[in-house]
Amino acid sequence: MIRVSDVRFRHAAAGPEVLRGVDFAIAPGEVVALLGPNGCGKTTLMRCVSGQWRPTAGQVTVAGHAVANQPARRRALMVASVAQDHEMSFDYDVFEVVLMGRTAHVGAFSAPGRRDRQAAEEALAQVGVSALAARRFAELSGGERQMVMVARALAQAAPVLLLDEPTSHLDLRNQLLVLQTVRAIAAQRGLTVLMSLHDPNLALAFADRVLMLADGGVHADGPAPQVVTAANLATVFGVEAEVVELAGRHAVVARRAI
Ligand SMILES: Nc1ncnc2c1ncn2[C@@H]1O[C@H](COP(=O)(O)OP(=O)(O)OP(=O)(O)O)[C@@H](O)[C@H]1O
Repeated sequence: MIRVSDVRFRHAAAGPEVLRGVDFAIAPGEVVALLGPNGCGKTTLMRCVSGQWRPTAGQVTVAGHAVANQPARRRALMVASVAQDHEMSFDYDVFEVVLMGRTAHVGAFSAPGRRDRQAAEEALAQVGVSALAARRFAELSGGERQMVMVARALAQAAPVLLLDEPTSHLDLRNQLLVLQTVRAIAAQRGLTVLMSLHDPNLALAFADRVLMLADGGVHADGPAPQVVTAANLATVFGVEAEVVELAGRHAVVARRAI
């Protein structure tokens, strides 16, 4: 489980405080969406949760251990992240990229074994991109890369999965495919999932809970339909919208920017 305790963050000592006392916990098996306007600090928060950035104050723990204090290998066994952009400095094929997700499981002087290759194959199959395995990663489309990076994070088999805008390059079917796969695997393996999203409808459809960030803090935190409301969309996003209920599901109909 993730525990974020009164986290504060500034990018530069003299700069503005981007996160100003963010506090929440996520239980195993829970899928939480992080919603908030551009520049509100979603990526910054994800990087603090992954341990990549150390909060200016407060702390993040995973299963009781502070992530920022862990060596990279141990952190990779605790948290798997999919970042927003997927540049690779070398020319790897897709299978190699997914196999890299297993690095923390492989001994310092060993090569990936049969179990690692099997985990990589399974992850590619789960995300539905086995057919890409032999392609050069650099030649893939943005959406294909995103699917491969989700497979790599699943192959990593960490108890916490962080996804920063996992649907941003994806077509409609692949948006649904990635999020339904993440949900199913979270339930199956009891993963703790935090994902930033831009589309409140995807949050309503796939998240158990929504954290809405505004002004460096948590503006609202609760079950998706209680957080994705017309009032919060107006206050936090400056959008006039209606939230309708159709066949037991909620959907946002955005009318205009206020
Ligand atoms: N490396 C950096 N150095 C200085 N400021 C930064 C850096 N990265 C982000 N910021 C600033 O921190 C604030 C939060 O940025 P962040 O990327 O966390 O927002 P976000 O909510 O993920 O935005 P978006 O939805 O546009 O991706 C912004 O004002 C941004 O300009």
